[in-house]
Amino acid sequence: MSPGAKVFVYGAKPLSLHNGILIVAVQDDLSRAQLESRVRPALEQALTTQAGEDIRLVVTIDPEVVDDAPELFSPAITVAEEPTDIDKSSSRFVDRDDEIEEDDDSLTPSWVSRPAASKGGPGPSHRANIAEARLNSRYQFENFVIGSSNRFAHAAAVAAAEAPGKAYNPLVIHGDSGLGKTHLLHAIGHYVINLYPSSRVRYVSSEEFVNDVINAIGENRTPALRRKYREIDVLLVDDIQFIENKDATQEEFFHTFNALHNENKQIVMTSDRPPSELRTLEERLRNRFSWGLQTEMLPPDLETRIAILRKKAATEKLTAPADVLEFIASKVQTNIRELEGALIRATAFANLNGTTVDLQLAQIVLKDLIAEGDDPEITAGMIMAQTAAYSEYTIEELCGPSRSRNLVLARQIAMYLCRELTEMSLPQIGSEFGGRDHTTVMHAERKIRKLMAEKHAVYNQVTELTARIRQQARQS
Ligand SMILES: Nc1ncnc2c1ncn2[C@@H]1O[C@H](COP(=O)(O)OP(=O)(O)OP(=O)(O)O)[C@@H](O)[C@H]1O
Repeated sequence: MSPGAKVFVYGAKPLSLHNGILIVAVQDDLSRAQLESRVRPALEQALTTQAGEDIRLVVTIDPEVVDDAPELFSPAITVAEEPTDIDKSSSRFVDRDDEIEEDDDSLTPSWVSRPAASKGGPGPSHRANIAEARLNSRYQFENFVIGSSNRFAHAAAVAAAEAPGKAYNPLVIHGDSGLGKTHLLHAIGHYVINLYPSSRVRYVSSEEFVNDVINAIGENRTPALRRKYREIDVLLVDDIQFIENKDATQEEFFHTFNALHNENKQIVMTSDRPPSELRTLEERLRNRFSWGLQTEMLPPDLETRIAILRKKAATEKLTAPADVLEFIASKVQTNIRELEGALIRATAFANLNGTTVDLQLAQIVLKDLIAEGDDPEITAGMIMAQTAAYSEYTIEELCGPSRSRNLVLARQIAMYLCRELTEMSLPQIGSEFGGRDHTTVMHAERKIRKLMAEKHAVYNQVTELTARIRQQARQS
């Protein structure tokens, strides 16, 4: 390496080495350009030789990096671990044995661990922090399967969590629906709280942010709103594309962004598109989003899909042989949520029938669930219309306030199907069903998933409805 090149190495600070990606911060654009063009090949080769595995260098800018010491290769490099009213008894949705309450205590999502409710494990302040941050405990780095489609996004997420406000700020993770963006966002939050227990982390969906802004403006509470979003260390914003066309929200978000960024607080956002394609987003926001790093998540390859199913089966204690996992992975190619849904249906069916899943059973069960590639899009409207026709409730009732037990079951099945068959987010589904909270949709999803494995009637209703919805979609 030339002496000139060494100057740039000395100005660099390693942030993390994870999965073959070494993330290094430099002070400015010039240093980054030099490091990337002049030093990268030699450095990558030297590191690869030393580490015995392929090491790729990623350079990020951090104006705070102290340009005084040859810190590269110092022990500061951290290696992350792999990381009731009218009851229509004529309804098909009769579920006498099961108490279904839409807003009972179980509505509080299980992942919002309340300090008093948890036993063992991390201390109360840690749990309180996770609840405060609104993090889903199922979404951690440990249960995120890494493949070529998400390797870089995962490494960037780990780096942002290890050095909040320093590695990439903001970090934007974009990609199609169901590819794991939300999972990574929550995983960042968990990891930050583990590493820095006193840090204030907050996960928010863009819809929630929009509602918060609208309510705050309507109720003259903007100062309180500002405090809420600015007194945090790591802000995780999901599905940022929803603030497109929302002027007041963009204005508020712009100021929140600036306030946090100025104080080196970490901002991580997800989007279904790269920010440059968020056409109606104000230029000044698009510009800021490009300050840090944008990383794309792609559909996983077959091997990764099989590994995801294996992990899912293990964590959810679902038993399915390898050929079934391979069959499902070969059929469901683009959306990981659909992939998981197929496994849940096959194992639920086997469970109900007191048998184990085999390939033949999986093929039969999944015939109607799996789209034929060129299937037309399924909408919430179709799901509601079919559910209404099948259940003998009206769409107004499905979206209305009544909580009669069978109506609640019908509503929950419709919500479950929206989650499984459409790309709508939890808040979007909640809003379609009469402006319900996203936690209600989350609860419905969990509830139906459980009931399908326990009750023939529910399994059959969901299966029959799915077939009808798919048929309507094909005809329209
Ligand atoms: N690499 C992965 N390893 C394990 N599970 C994964 C992986 N990627 C996605 N999943 C799982 O797939 C499901 C869908 O992922 P997630 O909700 O994060 O997608 P998304 O990209 O945020 O979608 P949307 O844009 O619709 O919100 C989740 O249950 C998540 O845990």
